[in-house]
Amino acid sequence: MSKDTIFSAPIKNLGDFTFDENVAEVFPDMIQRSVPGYSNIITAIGMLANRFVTENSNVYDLGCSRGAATLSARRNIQQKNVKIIGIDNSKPMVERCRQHIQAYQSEIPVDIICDDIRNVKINNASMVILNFTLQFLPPEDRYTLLTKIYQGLNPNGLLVLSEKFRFENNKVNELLIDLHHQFKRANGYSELEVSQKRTALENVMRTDTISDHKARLSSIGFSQIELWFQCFNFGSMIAVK
Ligand SMILES: Nc1ncnc2c1ncn2[C@@H]1O[C@H](C[S@+](CC[C@H]([NH3+])C(=O)[O-])CC(=O)[O-])[C@@H](O)[C@H]1O
Ligand SMILES: O=C(O)C(=O)Cc1ccccc1
Repeated sequence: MSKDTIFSAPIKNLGDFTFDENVAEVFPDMIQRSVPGYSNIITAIGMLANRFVTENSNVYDLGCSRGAATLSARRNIQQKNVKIIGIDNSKPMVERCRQHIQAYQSEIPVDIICDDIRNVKINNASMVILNFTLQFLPPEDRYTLLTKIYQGLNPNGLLVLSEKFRFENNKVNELLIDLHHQFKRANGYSELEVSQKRTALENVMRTDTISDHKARLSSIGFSQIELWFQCFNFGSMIAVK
């Protein structure tokens, strides 16, 4: 697996973080070393897919990157006539995702689409996965996307929403960010890598609080809304239609 060294040397004009060729190449290593609980969440997505996916329905993985959540869901679905649709607007991610998925045998078809998740129709869904993707949408587009998801879900359909969070209380916010940085240092990132990536993410990742998320999901109409996992400023929620 290629190692993430993207921010290891000093960068003069640090631009905004994008999911380009370099990021796509090192992505599995980057996400594993950067997101506390990532593999646990991927495992749980499989467990939830096993329980919530119904026969003759669709599963959507929005912002699928290299397909980790799609594969976990697919391995665990036992229902007949299910289709998984993965969507990502990064071409380098989509290319690697298609290759990766091809390498595994399964009866369940997977369609990987290169497009913006704001353009794609959602219908007959028993499960929708937003695993660390909503945080990259402009904040003003989040309500519309979640409403579209709600409308495309079947009754009792499940949304899994994993995100980096912001916290209202400044002291708590700083503590959890600091613990996250300590986690990254423990995973081999240098102080420079941590700080350059933080700067690169500043404009592209505008985080919401857990209560922002809960209030928005509730106002859209989701009924059972719960945070099922949290580690520092990262976590994952479930919401049922
Ligand atoms: N508007 C958009 N339309 C489509 N894709 C988008 C958009 N904005 C961002 N993306 C895509 O969302 C993904 C976010 S990564 C998801 C990890 C994955 N879910 C995983 O379970 O491994 C999370 C992270 O890097 O922290 C990237 O592949 C972007 O190209
Ligand atoms: O690395 C970080 O600081 C993060 O917030 C997580 C992350 C992981 C992969 C791409 C972008 C952000």
